Amino acid sequence: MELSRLPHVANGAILLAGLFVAYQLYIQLTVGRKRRAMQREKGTLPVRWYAGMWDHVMGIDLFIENMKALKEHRLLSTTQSRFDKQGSRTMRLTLLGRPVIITQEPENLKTIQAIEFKKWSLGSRRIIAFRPLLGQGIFTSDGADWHRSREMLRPNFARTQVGDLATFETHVKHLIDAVPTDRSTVDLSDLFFRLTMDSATEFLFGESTESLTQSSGDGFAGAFTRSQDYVANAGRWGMWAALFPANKQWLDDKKFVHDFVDYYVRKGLGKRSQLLQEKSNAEKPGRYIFIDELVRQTTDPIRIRSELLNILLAGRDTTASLLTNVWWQLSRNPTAWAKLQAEVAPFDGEQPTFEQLKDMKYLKAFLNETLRLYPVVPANSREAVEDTTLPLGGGQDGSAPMFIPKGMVVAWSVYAMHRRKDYYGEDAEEFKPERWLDNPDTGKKGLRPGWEYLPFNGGPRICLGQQFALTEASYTTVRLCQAFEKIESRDNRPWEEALTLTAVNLNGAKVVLTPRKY
Ligand code: HEM
Repeated sequence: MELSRLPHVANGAILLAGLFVAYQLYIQLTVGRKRRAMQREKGTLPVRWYAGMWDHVMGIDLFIENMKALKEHRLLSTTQSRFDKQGSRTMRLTLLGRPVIITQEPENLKTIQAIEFKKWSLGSRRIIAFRPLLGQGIFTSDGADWHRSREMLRPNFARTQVGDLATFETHVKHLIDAVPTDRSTVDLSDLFFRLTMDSATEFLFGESTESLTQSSGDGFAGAFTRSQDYVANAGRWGMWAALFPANKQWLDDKKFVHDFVDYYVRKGLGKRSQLLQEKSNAEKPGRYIFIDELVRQTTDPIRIRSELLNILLAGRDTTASLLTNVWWQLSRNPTAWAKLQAEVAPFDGEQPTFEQLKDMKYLKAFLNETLRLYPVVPANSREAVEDTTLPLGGGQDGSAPMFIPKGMVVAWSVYAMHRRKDYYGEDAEEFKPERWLDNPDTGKKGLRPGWEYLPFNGGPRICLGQQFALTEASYTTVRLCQAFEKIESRDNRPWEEALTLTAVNLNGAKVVLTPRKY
Protein backbone atom coordinates (compact mmCIF):
# COMPACT_ATOMS: atom_id res chain seq x y z
CA MET A 1 0.00 0.00 0.00
CA GLU A 2 1.26 3.51 -0.76
CA LEU A 3 2.33 5.36 2.38
CA SER A 4 0.31 8.41 1.35
CA ARG A 5 -2.91 6.38 1.67
CA LEU A 6 -2.25 5.28 5.25
CA PRO A 7 -3.81 8.31 6.96
CA HIS A 8 -7.06 7.74 4.96
CA VAL A 9 -7.18 4.10 6.01
CA ALA A 10 -6.50 5.05 9.64
CA ASN A 11 -9.23 7.72 9.50
CA GLY A 12 -11.66 5.20 8.01
CA ALA A 13 -10.88 2.65 10.74
CA ILE A 14 -11.33 5.27 13.48
CA LEU A 15 -14.64 6.31 11.94
CA LEU A 16 -15.87 2.71 11.80
CA ALA A 17 -14.79 2.03 15.38
CA GLY A 18 -16.54 5.25 16.44
CA LEU A 19 -19.74 4.24 14.68
CA PHE A 20 -19.57 0.79 16.29
CA VAL A 21 -19.13 2.28 19.79
CA ALA A 22 -21.94 4.79 19.18
CA TYR A 23 -24.24 2.00 18.02
CA GLN A 24 -23.38 -0.10 21.08
CA LEU A 25 -24.06 2.88 23.36
CA TYR A 26 -27.39 3.47 21.64
CA ILE A 27 -28.35 -0.22 22.12
CA GLN A 28 -27.27 -0.13 25.75
CA LEU A 29 -29.30 3.03 26.37
CA THR A 30 -32.48 1.72 24.74
CA VAL A 31 -32.15 -1.77 26.27
CA GLY A 32 -31.36 -0.14 29.62
CA ARG A 33 -34.55 1.92 29.40
CA LYS A 34 -36.63 -1.17 28.60
CA ARG A 35 -34.88 -3.15 31.35
CA ARG A 36 -35.79 -0.49 33.93
CA ALA A 37 -39.40 -0.43 32.70
CA MET A 38 -39.62 -4.25 33.03
CA GLN A 39 -38.08 -4.04 36.50
CA ARG A 40 -40.87 -1.69 37.56
CA GLU A 41 -43.65 -3.64 35.84
CA LYS A 42 -42.64 -7.27 36.38
CA GLY A 43 -39.96 -7.21 39.09
CA THR A 44 -37.21 -8.44 36.76
CA LEU A 45 -33.62 -8.15 37.98
CA PRO A 46 -30.33 -8.21 36.05
CA VAL A 47 -28.75 -11.61 35.40
CA ARG A 48 -25.35 -12.24 36.96
CA TRP A 49 -22.42 -12.22 34.59
CA TYR A 50 -20.26 -15.31 34.52
CA ALA A 51 -17.18 -14.33 36.56
CA GLY A 52 -17.62 -10.61 35.88
CA MET A 53 -18.71 -8.36 33.07
CA TRP A 54 -15.27 -6.99 32.23
CA ASP A 55 -13.38 -10.23 32.67
CA HIS A 56 -14.34 -11.45 29.24
CA VAL A 57 -14.45 -8.51 26.86
CA MET A 58 -15.86 -9.82 23.57
CA GLY A 59 -15.72 -13.32 25.11
CA ILE A 60 -12.79 -14.32 22.90
CA ASP A 61 -11.12 -16.00 25.88
CA LEU A 62 -14.31 -17.95 26.69
CA PHE A 63 -14.70 -19.01 23.08
CA ILE A 64 -11.11 -20.27 22.96
CA GLU A 65 -11.67 -22.03 26.30
CA ASN A 66 -14.81 -23.66 24.85
CA MET A 67 -13.07 -24.79 21.66
CA LYS A 68 -10.22 -26.27 23.72
CA ALA A 69 -12.69 -28.05 26.01
CA LEU A 70 -14.53 -29.36 22.95
CA LYS A 71 -11.29 -30.74 21.51
CA GLU A 72 -10.43 -32.31 24.84
CA HIS A 73 -13.90 -33.88 25.11
CA ARG A 74 -15.00 -31.99 28.20
CA LEU A 75 -17.19 -29.10 27.00
CA LEU A 76 -20.33 -30.45 28.71
CA SER A 77 -18.64 -30.88 32.08
CA THR A 78 -16.89 -27.52 31.69
CA THR A 79 -20.27 -25.83 31.25
CA GLN A 80 -21.63 -27.69 34.26
CA SER A 81 -18.67 -26.63 36.39
CA ARG A 82 -19.14 -22.99 35.34
CA PHE A 83 -22.63 -23.10 36.86
CA ASP A 84 -21.17 -24.64 40.04
CA LYS A 85 -18.37 -22.08 40.18
CA GLN A 86 -20.86 -19.26 39.76
CA GLY A 87 -23.25 -20.78 42.29
CA SER A 88 -26.26 -19.98 40.09
CA ARG A 89 -28.48 -21.81 37.61
CA THR A 90 -28.50 -18.98 35.07
CA MET A 91 -25.72 -16.69 33.92
CA ARG A 92 -24.84 -14.25 31.25
CA LEU A 93 -21.70 -14.38 29.19
CA THR A 94 -20.29 -13.12 25.94
CA LEU A 95 -19.08 -15.45 23.20
CA LEU A 96 -17.20 -13.88 20.30
CA GLY A 97 -18.90 -10.54 20.90
CA ARG A 98 -22.37 -12.02 21.19
CA PRO A 99 -24.16 -11.87 24.55
CA VAL A 100 -25.72 -15.18 25.57
CA ILE A 101 -27.73 -16.20 28.59
CA ILE A 102 -27.28 -19.78 29.65
CA THR A 103 -29.69 -21.51 31.97
CA GLN A 104 -30.58 -24.88 33.43
CA GLU A 105 -33.93 -23.86 34.97
CA PRO A 106 -36.87 -26.11 33.95
CA GLU A 107 -39.29 -23.17 34.40
CA ASN A 108 -37.35 -21.15 31.82
CA LEU A 109 -37.34 -24.07 29.38
CA LYS A 110 -41.08 -24.57 29.81
CA THR A 111 -41.66 -20.86 29.08
CA ILE A 112 -39.43 -20.89 25.97
CA GLN A 113 -40.60 -24.19 24.51
CA ALA A 114 -44.27 -24.18 25.46
CA ILE A 115 -45.93 -21.28 27.31
CA GLU A 116 -44.42 -18.49 25.20
CA PHE A 117 -43.34 -20.60 22.24
CA LYS A 118 -44.23 -17.88 19.72
CA LYS A 119 -41.83 -15.39 21.27
CA TRP A 120 -38.83 -17.56 20.38
CA SER A 121 -37.10 -18.68 17.18
CA LEU A 122 -34.27 -21.07 16.35
CA GLY A 123 -32.08 -18.06 15.69
CA SER A 124 -30.18 -17.05 12.59
CA ARG A 125 -27.07 -19.00 13.63
CA ARG A 126 -28.66 -22.42 13.17
CA ILE A 127 -30.51 -21.49 10.02
CA ILE A 128 -27.48 -19.91 8.29
CA ALA A 129 -25.21 -22.82 9.25
CA PHE A 130 -27.55 -25.68 8.35
CA ARG A 131 -29.41 -24.48 5.27
CA PRO A 132 -26.59 -25.14 2.75
CA LEU A 133 -26.72 -28.84 3.61
CA LEU A 134 -30.31 -29.40 4.70
CA GLY A 135 -32.20 -26.79 2.69
CA GLN A 136 -35.45 -25.51 4.14
CA GLY A 137 -37.13 -28.18 6.21
CA ILE A 138 -38.58 -28.81 9.64
CA PHE A 139 -35.25 -28.60 11.41
CA THR A 140 -34.18 -25.34 9.78
CA SER A 141 -37.41 -23.30 9.73
CA ASP A 142 -39.39 -21.08 12.03
CA GLY A 143 -42.88 -19.60 12.09
CA ALA A 144 -45.27 -20.38 9.25
CA ASP A 145 -42.68 -22.37 7.27
CA TRP A 146 -41.94 -24.61 10.25
CA HIS A 147 -45.68 -25.04 10.88
CA ARG A 148 -46.24 -26.15 7.28
CA SER A 149 -43.38 -28.67 7.53
CA ARG A 150 -44.60 -30.03 10.84
CA GLU A 151 -48.18 -30.42 9.51
CA MET A 152 -46.89 -32.20 6.42
CA LEU A 153 -44.66 -34.61 8.35
CA ARG A 154 -46.71 -35.30 11.47
CA PRO A 155 -49.19 -37.81 9.98
CA ASN A 156 -46.24 -39.90 8.78
CA PHE A 157 -44.92 -40.15 12.30
CA ALA A 158 -48.36 -40.94 13.74
CA ARG A 159 -48.36 -44.06 11.58
CA THR A 160 -44.79 -44.98 12.42
CA GLN A 161 -45.45 -44.59 16.11
CA VAL A 162 -46.55 -48.18 16.13
CA GLY A 163 -43.04 -48.95 14.90
CA ASP A 164 -42.30 -50.99 11.83
CA LEU A 165 -40.76 -53.91 13.69
CA ALA A 166 -40.48 -56.07 10.56
CA THR A 167 -38.11 -53.55 8.94
CA PHE A 168 -36.13 -53.18 12.14
CA GLU A 169 -35.87 -56.98 12.34
CA THR A 170 -34.16 -57.22 8.93
CA HIS A 171 -31.49 -54.73 9.90
CA VAL A 172 -31.05 -55.95 13.48
CA LYS A 173 -30.48 -59.43 12.10
CA HIS A 174 -27.71 -58.03 9.89
CA LEU A 175 -26.24 -56.38 12.96
CA ILE A 176 -26.28 -59.59 14.98
CA ASP A 177 -24.65 -61.45 12.08
CA ALA A 178 -21.89 -58.82 12.00
CA VAL A 179 -20.92 -59.44 15.67
CA PRO A 180 -17.88 -61.76 15.83
CA THR A 181 -18.47 -65.03 17.65
CA ASP A 182 -14.79 -65.91 18.17
CA ARG A 183 -14.43 -63.82 21.31
CA SER A 184 -12.79 -60.95 19.48
CA THR A 185 -13.62 -57.40 20.51
CA VAL A 186 -16.31 -55.52 18.62
CA ASP A 187 -17.15 -51.83 18.84
CA LEU A 188 -20.93 -51.97 18.86
CA SER A 189 -21.04 -48.23 18.25
CA ASP A 190 -19.78 -48.68 14.69
CA LEU A 191 -22.51 -51.26 14.08
CA PHE A 192 -25.22 -49.04 15.63
CA PHE A 193 -24.33 -46.13 13.33
CA ARG A 194 -24.60 -48.50 10.36
CA LEU A 195 -27.87 -49.91 11.69
CA THR A 196 -29.57 -46.54 12.04
CA MET A 197 -28.33 -45.40 8.63
CA ASP A 198 -29.68 -48.60 7.04
CA SER A 199 -33.04 -48.45 8.79
CA ALA A 200 -33.46 -44.68 8.30
CA THR A 201 -32.71 -44.83 4.57
CA GLU A 202 -35.12 -47.73 4.14
CA PHE A 203 -37.84 -45.85 6.02
CA LEU A 204 -37.20 -42.54 4.23
CA PHE A 205 -36.20 -43.54 0.67
CA GLY A 206 -37.67 -47.03 0.41
CA GLU A 207 -34.17 -48.46 -0.18
CA SER A 208 -31.59 -49.16 2.48
CA THR A 209 -27.91 -48.26 2.24
CA GLU A 210 -27.30 -51.83 3.53
CA SER A 211 -24.05 -50.70 5.12
CA LEU A 212 -24.15 -53.62 7.59
CA THR A 213 -23.85 -56.14 4.78
CA GLN A 214 -22.12 -54.26 1.96
CA SER A 215 -19.68 -51.39 1.82
CA SER A 216 -21.70 -49.61 -0.91
CA GLY A 217 -23.48 -47.34 1.57
CA ASP A 218 -20.26 -46.11 3.18
CA GLY A 219 -19.81 -43.28 0.67
CA PHE A 220 -23.09 -41.63 1.57
CA ALA A 221 -22.73 -42.24 5.32
CA GLY A 222 -19.19 -40.79 5.30
CA ALA A 223 -20.16 -37.72 3.26
CA PHE A 224 -23.24 -37.11 5.43
CA THR A 225 -21.28 -37.46 8.69
CA ARG A 226 -18.51 -35.10 7.56
CA SER A 227 -20.99 -32.49 6.27
CA GLN A 228 -22.89 -32.67 9.53
CA ASP A 229 -19.72 -31.98 11.51
CA TYR A 230 -18.92 -29.11 9.18
CA VAL A 231 -22.27 -27.39 9.71
CA ALA A 232 -22.13 -28.02 13.48
CA ASN A 233 -18.80 -26.21 13.55
CA ALA A 234 -20.09 -23.38 11.36
CA GLY A 235 -22.94 -22.98 13.88
CA ARG A 236 -20.42 -22.59 16.71
CA TRP A 237 -18.50 -19.86 14.88
CA GLY A 238 -21.73 -18.01 14.00
CA MET A 239 -21.21 -14.96 11.77
CA TRP A 240 -17.41 -15.41 12.02
CA ALA A 241 -17.71 -18.62 9.98
CA ALA A 242 -17.99 -16.40 6.88
CA LEU A 243 -14.32 -15.46 7.33
CA PHE A 244 -13.21 -18.97 6.40
CA PRO A 245 -13.18 -20.02 2.75
CA ALA A 246 -15.48 -22.99 2.00
CA ASN A 247 -13.32 -26.09 1.99
CA LYS A 248 -13.30 -28.46 -0.97
CA GLN A 249 -14.06 -31.58 1.03
CA TRP A 250 -17.21 -29.93 2.37
CA LEU A 251 -18.35 -28.81 -1.10
CA ASP A 252 -17.73 -32.31 -2.51
CA ASP A 253 -19.53 -33.97 0.41
CA LYS A 254 -22.53 -31.65 0.11
CA LYS A 255 -22.81 -32.39 -3.61
CA PHE A 256 -22.50 -36.12 -2.99
CA VAL A 257 -25.25 -36.05 -0.35
CA HIS A 258 -27.59 -33.98 -2.54
CA ASP A 259 -27.01 -36.14 -5.64
CA PHE A 260 -27.57 -39.31 -3.61
CA VAL A 261 -30.94 -38.15 -2.26
CA ASP A 262 -31.99 -36.59 -5.57
CA TYR A 263 -31.84 -40.03 -7.16
CA TYR A 264 -34.61 -41.23 -4.81
CA VAL A 265 -36.55 -37.98 -5.20
CA ARG A 266 -36.62 -38.42 -9.00
CA LYS A 267 -37.66 -42.04 -8.58
CA GLY A 268 -40.41 -41.08 -6.13
CA LEU A 269 -41.73 -38.30 -8.38
CA GLY A 270 -41.67 -40.72 -11.33
CA LYS A 271 -44.28 -42.90 -9.66
CA ARG A 272 -46.40 -40.04 -8.32
CA SER A 273 -49.44 -40.58 -10.55
CA GLN A 274 -49.51 -44.25 -9.61
CA LEU A 275 -49.15 -43.36 -5.92
CA LEU A 276 -52.02 -40.87 -6.10
CA GLN A 277 -54.34 -43.63 -7.31
CA GLU A 278 -53.32 -46.01 -4.55
CA LYS A 279 -54.32 -45.93 -0.91
CA SER A 280 -52.08 -43.86 1.31
CA ASN A 281 -49.14 -45.74 2.82
CA ALA A 282 -50.68 -45.27 6.24
CA GLU A 283 -53.78 -47.29 5.31
CA LYS A 284 -51.90 -50.10 3.58
CA PRO A 285 -50.44 -53.01 5.45
CA GLY A 286 -46.74 -53.62 4.93
CA ARG A 287 -43.66 -51.50 4.66
CA TYR A 288 -44.04 -47.77 5.21
CA ILE A 289 -42.09 -45.48 2.86
CA PHE A 290 -41.77 -41.87 3.86
CA ILE A 291 -40.87 -40.43 0.45
CA ASP A 292 -44.09 -41.85 -1.07
CA GLU A 293 -46.11 -39.71 1.33
CA LEU A 294 -44.08 -36.58 0.58
CA VAL A 295 -44.48 -37.10 -3.17
CA ARG A 296 -48.26 -37.22 -2.74
CA GLN A 297 -48.16 -33.83 -1.02
CA THR A 298 -45.71 -31.85 -3.15
CA THR A 299 -43.96 -32.01 -6.52
CA ASP A 300 -41.14 -29.69 -5.50
CA PRO A 301 -37.95 -31.83 -5.66
CA ILE A 302 -35.88 -29.48 -3.50
CA ARG A 303 -38.58 -29.42 -0.82
CA ILE A 304 -38.74 -33.22 -0.78
CA ARG A 305 -34.95 -33.56 -0.66
CA SER A 306 -34.75 -31.00 2.14
CA GLU A 307 -37.38 -32.65 4.34
CA LEU A 308 -35.77 -36.06 3.86
CA LEU A 309 -32.34 -34.73 4.83
CA ASN A 310 -33.76 -32.86 7.80
CA ILE A 311 -35.26 -36.07 9.15
CA LEU A 312 -32.17 -38.12 8.40
CA LEU A 313 -30.11 -35.63 10.37
CA ALA A 314 -32.60 -35.56 13.25
CA GLY A 315 -32.97 -39.31 13.45
CA ARG A 316 -29.82 -41.17 12.52
CA ASP A 317 -26.99 -40.18 14.88
CA THR A 318 -29.36 -39.57 17.75
CA THR A 319 -30.63 -43.16 17.93
CA ALA A 320 -27.17 -44.64 17.24
CA SER A 321 -25.71 -42.49 20.03
CA LEU A 322 -28.41 -43.59 22.45
CA LEU A 323 -27.75 -47.26 21.61
CA THR A 324 -23.99 -46.78 22.02
CA ASN A 325 -24.42 -45.18 25.44
CA VAL A 326 -26.89 -47.89 26.49
CA TRP A 327 -24.56 -50.73 25.50
CA TRP A 328 -21.46 -49.06 26.93
CA GLN A 329 -23.30 -48.84 30.24
CA LEU A 330 -24.75 -52.34 29.98
CA SER A 331 -21.30 -53.86 29.36
CA ARG A 332 -20.07 -52.67 32.74
CA ASN A 333 -23.19 -53.34 34.76
CA PRO A 334 -23.68 -57.09 35.41
CA THR A 335 -26.74 -56.51 37.63
CA ALA A 336 -28.51 -54.58 34.89
CA TRP A 337 -27.52 -57.23 32.33
CA ALA A 338 -29.07 -59.96 34.55
CA LYS A 339 -32.25 -57.92 35.04
CA LEU A 340 -32.62 -57.32 31.32
CA GLN A 341 -31.97 -60.97 30.56
CA ALA A 342 -34.74 -61.87 33.02
CA GLU A 343 -37.09 -59.41 31.33
CA VAL A 344 -36.52 -60.84 27.84
CA ALA A 345 -36.60 -64.50 28.96
CA PRO A 346 -40.42 -64.90 28.70
CA PHE A 347 -40.24 -64.16 24.93
CA ASP A 348 -38.33 -67.40 24.52
CA GLY A 349 -36.17 -66.03 21.74
CA GLU A 350 -39.20 -64.87 19.71
CA GLN A 351 -39.54 -61.33 18.35
CA PRO A 352 -41.35 -59.07 20.84
CA THR A 353 -44.45 -57.20 19.72
CA PHE A 354 -44.79 -53.45 20.03
CA GLU A 355 -47.05 -53.87 23.08
CA GLN A 356 -44.60 -56.25 24.77
CA LEU A 357 -41.79 -53.76 24.22
CA LYS A 358 -43.85 -51.02 25.83
CA ASP A 359 -44.44 -53.21 28.89
CA MET A 360 -40.73 -53.79 29.58
CA LYS A 361 -40.35 -51.66 32.69
CA TYR A 362 -36.68 -52.30 33.39
CA LEU A 363 -35.65 -51.67 29.79
CA LYS A 364 -37.59 -48.41 29.81
CA ALA A 365 -35.93 -47.36 33.09
CA PHE A 366 -32.52 -48.21 31.61
CA LEU A 367 -33.13 -46.07 28.53
CA ASN A 368 -34.50 -43.20 30.65
CA GLU A 369 -31.47 -43.26 32.91
CA THR A 370 -29.08 -43.37 29.93
CA LEU A 371 -30.81 -40.34 28.40
CA ARG A 372 -30.68 -38.57 31.77
CA LEU A 373 -26.93 -38.91 32.40
CA TYR A 374 -25.88 -38.89 28.75
CA PRO A 375 -28.50 -36.82 26.90
CA VAL A 376 -27.93 -37.27 23.20
CA VAL A 377 -28.90 -33.63 22.53
CA PRO A 378 -27.15 -32.13 25.55
CA ALA A 379 -27.50 -28.42 24.77
CA ASN A 380 -29.68 -26.19 22.68
CA SER A 381 -30.70 -22.56 22.26
CA ARG A 382 -33.34 -20.16 21.03
CA GLU A 383 -33.40 -16.45 20.15
CA ALA A 384 -36.03 -13.98 21.43
CA VAL A 385 -38.12 -12.51 18.59
CA GLU A 386 -39.46 -9.74 20.84
CA ASP A 387 -38.70 -8.17 24.22
CA THR A 388 -39.83 -10.62 26.86
CA THR A 389 -39.11 -12.06 30.30
CA LEU A 390 -38.23 -15.46 31.74
CA PRO A 391 -39.42 -16.52 35.19
CA LEU A 392 -36.02 -17.30 36.76
CA GLY A 393 -32.42 -16.14 36.50
CA GLY A 394 -32.58 -12.51 37.70
CA GLY A 395 -30.81 -11.21 40.83
CA GLN A 396 -27.85 -12.53 42.80
CA ASP A 397 -29.42 -15.93 43.52
CA GLY A 398 -31.30 -16.17 40.20
CA SER A 399 -34.71 -16.44 41.84
CA ALA A 400 -36.22 -13.30 40.25
CA PRO A 401 -37.58 -13.04 36.70
CA MET A 402 -35.16 -11.68 34.09
CA PHE A 403 -35.64 -9.33 31.17
CA ILE A 404 -34.74 -10.70 27.72
CA PRO A 405 -34.34 -8.09 24.97
CA LYS A 406 -35.29 -8.96 21.39
CA GLY A 407 -32.44 -10.78 19.64
CA MET A 408 -30.92 -12.21 22.84
CA VAL A 409 -29.83 -15.85 22.60
CA VAL A 410 -30.82 -18.07 25.51
CA ALA A 411 -28.99 -21.39 25.59
CA TRP A 412 -29.61 -24.25 27.98
CA SER A 413 -27.67 -27.25 29.19
CA VAL A 414 -29.78 -30.38 29.42
CA TYR A 415 -26.62 -32.17 30.55
CA ALA A 416 -26.24 -29.95 33.65
CA MET A 417 -29.99 -29.88 34.36
CA HIS A 418 -30.21 -33.69 34.28
CA ARG A 419 -27.52 -33.85 36.99
CA ARG A 420 -29.11 -31.42 39.44
CA LYS A 421 -29.02 -32.80 42.97
CA ASP A 422 -32.11 -30.83 44.02
CA TYR A 423 -34.14 -32.82 41.46
CA TYR A 424 -32.38 -36.18 41.33
CA GLY A 425 -30.88 -36.44 44.80
CA GLU A 426 -27.35 -36.63 46.18
CA ASP A 427 -26.66 -39.60 43.89
CA ALA A 428 -27.60 -37.57 40.78
CA GLU A 429 -24.24 -38.31 39.12
CA GLU A 430 -24.69 -42.09 39.52
CA PHE A 431 -26.25 -44.39 36.96
CA LYS A 432 -29.27 -45.99 38.66
CA PRO A 433 -32.15 -47.21 36.46
CA GLU A 434 -33.98 -48.22 39.66
CA ARG A 435 -34.74 -44.58 40.43
CA TRP A 436 -37.35 -44.75 37.63
CA LEU A 437 -39.16 -47.77 39.11
CA ASP A 438 -41.79 -47.99 41.84
CA ASN A 439 -40.43 -49.84 44.84
CA PRO A 440 -43.11 -52.26 46.14
CA ASP A 441 -41.14 -52.88 49.37
CA THR A 442 -40.90 -49.27 50.47
CA GLY A 443 -43.92 -47.97 48.55
CA LYS A 444 -41.65 -45.30 47.04
CA LYS A 445 -42.79 -44.18 43.60
CA GLY A 446 -40.34 -44.09 40.70
CA LEU A 447 -39.35 -40.80 39.05
CA ARG A 448 -42.09 -38.99 37.12
CA PRO A 449 -40.18 -35.87 36.15
CA GLY A 450 -41.59 -32.78 34.48
CA TRP A 451 -39.54 -30.18 32.61
CA GLU A 452 -36.39 -31.08 34.55
CA TYR A 453 -36.07 -34.13 32.29
CA LEU A 454 -35.89 -33.08 28.68
CA PRO A 455 -34.07 -35.44 26.30
CA PHE A 456 -36.58 -34.81 23.50
CA ASN A 457 -37.49 -31.15 24.20
CA GLY A 458 -41.11 -30.22 24.91
CA GLY A 459 -43.97 -28.10 23.60
CA PRO A 460 -45.00 -27.70 19.95
CA ARG A 461 -41.47 -28.48 18.68
CA ILE A 462 -41.06 -31.67 20.69
CA CYS A 463 -39.07 -34.36 18.85
CA LEU A 464 -41.28 -35.92 16.17
CA GLY A 465 -39.32 -39.16 16.19
CA GLN A 466 -39.33 -39.87 19.93
CA GLN A 467 -41.48 -43.01 19.65
CA PHE A 468 -39.60 -44.17 16.56
CA ALA A 469 -36.24 -43.81 18.35
CA LEU A 470 -37.33 -45.50 21.56
CA THR A 471 -38.89 -48.38 19.63
CA GLU A 472 -35.77 -48.90 17.52
CA ALA A 473 -33.45 -48.71 20.55
CA SER A 474 -35.67 -51.04 22.62
CA TYR A 475 -36.15 -53.57 19.83
CA THR A 476 -32.43 -53.69 19.02
CA THR A 477 -31.53 -54.10 22.69
CA VAL A 478 -34.01 -56.94 23.20
CA ARG A 479 -32.89 -58.84 20.09
CA LEU A 480 -29.21 -58.49 21.09
CA CYS A 481 -29.99 -59.67 24.64
CA GLN A 482 -31.74 -62.70 23.14
CA ALA A 483 -28.88 -63.52 20.77
CA PHE A 484 -26.05 -63.23 23.32
CA GLU A 485 -25.98 -64.67 26.81
CA LYS A 486 -22.86 -62.97 28.09
CA ILE A 487 -21.25 -59.56 27.70
CA GLU A 488 -17.76 -58.41 28.72
CA SER A 489 -16.54 -54.86 28.55
CA ARG A 490 -13.23 -54.32 26.76
CA ASP A 491 -12.81 -50.75 27.85
CA ASN A 492 -12.32 -49.45 31.37
CA ARG A 493 -12.25 -45.75 30.59
CA PRO A 494 -15.01 -43.52 31.96
CA TRP A 495 -17.65 -42.04 29.64
CA GLU A 496 -16.11 -39.19 27.66
CA GLU A 497 -18.07 -36.92 25.39
CA ALA A 498 -17.70 -36.92 21.62
CA LEU A 499 -19.75 -33.85 20.85
CA THR A 500 -20.85 -32.84 17.37
CA LEU A 501 -24.55 -32.16 16.97
CA THR A 502 -25.15 -35.03 19.35
CA ALA A 503 -23.18 -36.49 22.25
CA VAL A 504 -21.96 -40.06 22.35
CA ASN A 505 -19.28 -41.95 24.26
CA LEU A 506 -15.95 -41.09 22.62
CA ASN A 507 -14.66 -44.64 22.96
CA GLY A 508 -17.80 -46.30 21.66
CA ALA A 509 -19.00 -49.57 23.20
CA LYS A 510 -16.19 -52.10 22.97
CA VAL A 511 -17.30 -55.53 24.09
CA VAL A 512 -16.98 -59.27 23.66
CA LEU A 513 -20.33 -61.02 23.25
CA THR A 514 -20.93 -64.74 23.75
CA PRO A 515 -23.69 -66.19 21.56
CA ARG A 516 -26.51 -68.07 23.26
CA LYS A 517 -26.60 -71.78 22.45
CA TYR A 518 -30.07 -73.13 21.85
C1 HEM B 1 -32.64 -40.85 20.97
C2 HEM B 1 -33.05 -40.32 19.86
C3 HEM B 1 -33.51 -38.90 19.68
C4 HEM B 1 -33.35 -37.81 20.50
C5 HEM B 1 -32.67 -37.75 21.86
C6 HEM B 1 -33.97 -36.69 19.83
C7 HEM B 1 -34.04 -35.41 20.35
C8 HEM B 1 -34.61 -34.34 19.71
C9 HEM B 1 -34.60 -32.98 20.21
C10 HEM B 1 -33.99 -32.53 21.53
C11 HEM B 1 -35.23 -32.21 19.30
C12 HEM B 1 -35.47 -30.71 19.37
C13 HEM B 1 -34.46 -29.95 18.56
C14 HEM B 1 -34.77 -28.47 18.53
O1 HEM B 1 -35.92 -28.08 18.40
O2 HEM B 1 -33.84 -27.67 18.62
C15 HEM B 1 -35.65 -33.07 18.22
C16 HEM B 1 -36.34 -32.64 17.10
C17 HEM B 1 -36.71 -33.47 16.07
N1 HEM B 1 -36.53 -34.82 15.99
FE1 HEM B 1 -35.62 -36.00 17.37
N2 HEM B 1 -34.48 -37.11 18.63
C18 HEM B 1 -34.24 -38.45 18.50
C19 HEM B 1 -34.57 -39.26 17.45
C20 HEM B 1 -35.31 -38.86 16.36
C21 HEM B 1 -35.70 -39.73 15.26
C22 HEM B 1 -35.38 -41.22 15.18
C23 HEM B 1 -36.37 -38.96 14.38
C24 HEM B 1 -36.98 -39.33 13.05
C25 HEM B 1 -37.01 -40.50 12.50
C26 HEM B 1 -36.42 -37.62 14.91
C27 HEM B 1 -37.04 -36.55 14.30
C28 HEM B 1 -37.04 -35.26 14.80
C29 HEM B 1 -37.60 -34.13 14.07
C30 HEM B 1 -38.26 -34.18 12.70
C31 HEM B 1 -37.40 -33.01 14.89
C32 HEM B 1 -37.80 -31.57 14.58
C33 HEM B 1 -39.13 -31.26 15.23
C34 HEM B 1 -39.56 -29.83 15.02
O3 HEM B 1 -38.72 -28.93 14.92
O4 HEM B 1 -40.79 -29.61 14.97
N3 HEM B 1 -35.77 -37.59 16.12
N4 HEM B 1 -35.26 -34.35 18.49
